[in-house]
Amino acid sequence: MGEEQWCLAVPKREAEQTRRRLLEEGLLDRNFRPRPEGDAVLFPVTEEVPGAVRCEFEAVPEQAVLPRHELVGGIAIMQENDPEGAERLLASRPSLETVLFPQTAVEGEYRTRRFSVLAGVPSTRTRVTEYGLSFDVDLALAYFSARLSTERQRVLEAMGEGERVLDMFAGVGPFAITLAHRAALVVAADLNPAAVHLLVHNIALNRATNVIPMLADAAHLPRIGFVPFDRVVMNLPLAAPEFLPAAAALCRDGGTIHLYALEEREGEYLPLIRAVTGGEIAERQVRTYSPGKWHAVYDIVVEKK
Ligand SMILES: C[S@@+](CC[C@H](N)C(=O)[O-])C[C@H]1O[C@@H](n2cnc3c(N)ncnc32)[C@H](O)[C@@H]1O
Repeated sequence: MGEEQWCLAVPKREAEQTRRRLLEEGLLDRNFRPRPEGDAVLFPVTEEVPGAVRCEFEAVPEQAVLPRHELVGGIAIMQENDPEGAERLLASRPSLETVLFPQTAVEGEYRTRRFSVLAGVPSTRTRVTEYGLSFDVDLALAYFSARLSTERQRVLEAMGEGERVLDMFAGVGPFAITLAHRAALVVAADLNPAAVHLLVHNIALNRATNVIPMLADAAHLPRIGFVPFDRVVMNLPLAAPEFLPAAAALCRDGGTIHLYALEEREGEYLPLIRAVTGGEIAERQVRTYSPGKWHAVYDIVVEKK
C-alpha cells in the first residue's frame, strides 16, 4: 500500500528535464520513487507546487532513504541536525562538498541565515549552475534560492528583446544576469555589500556586459533620475509591497512589474496594487512558504494614473 503525496505529472518526453529541474530546486521527494503512468511520469514533490495533485506512492526502502535536504551547488542544506545522516548524504554524491544545517530562519534586512557545518568542507560558499549560467554564492553572507530558477526563466520568456530592466533587490544577481540575456540593459541594486560584491563577481563570471551593479537602498532609486524602465523585478517577498510606489515611479507607462510577496490568501495585495497603478494584474502562486503562506508573484502592467 502506498502513501498519499503531492505529485507532478509530466509527459514522458519532458521527464528527464523535469527530474533535473526538481533536483536543482530541491523539490524532488527522495522518500518516494517517480513512476510511469500511461504517457506521463509522476514525480513525488516535497510541497504543493503549481500543477501538483495528490497521488499514492510507494516509499523507497529505508536503507536507501537519505535525509531531506535542499541542494545549492555543492552544498546540501538539511532540515534536521543529524550529523550521521549528513555523512551518509555526503558519501552518496561525489559532487557534494558540504552539508549544512540552518541555525536560524531567513532573517534580517539581508535575508540571510546562520548555519552549522554537519559534514564536509567547512564553507558556506559554492558555485551554482542554472540554465547554463554560473553563480558564486555564499549562503551565510547573501540570499540565494535555487527554487526560483524556473521563475527566472518564466520572466525571461515574457521579455521582449532590448528591454531596459531594473532588479530592485538583486542579491548575488540570478534574476539580473538571467534577464541580461534578452535585455539591452539591467540595473541591479542591493543594499547588502556582500551580495553586491558577489553580484559584481557573477557579472564578470558570466561575461554579462550589460548589467550595472549598484550598492543602494531601493527606496533611493526614484531620486536618481533614470529613464523609466520597461520591466522592474521586486524579489523581496516580506517587504516588496512597501516599495511598489517607488517601482511604479521607475517603470514606464505600459511596462511590467513582477512583485513577489508572501500572502495568506489569494489576491491579498490586489487593493494595494490597484491604489498605485491602474493596469492589468495577473497573480500566480510560485511555491509554498510555510503552512498557510504562499510565495506569490503579481505581474503588473503599469498604467500611469
Ligand atoms: C529575497 S532576496 C532576493 C535576492 C535575489 N533577487 C535572488 O533572487 O536571489 C532580497 C534581497 O533584497 C535585499 N534588500 C533588502 N532590503 C533592500 C532595500 N531596501 N534596497 C535594496 N535591497 C534590499 C537583500 O539584501 C536581499 O539580497
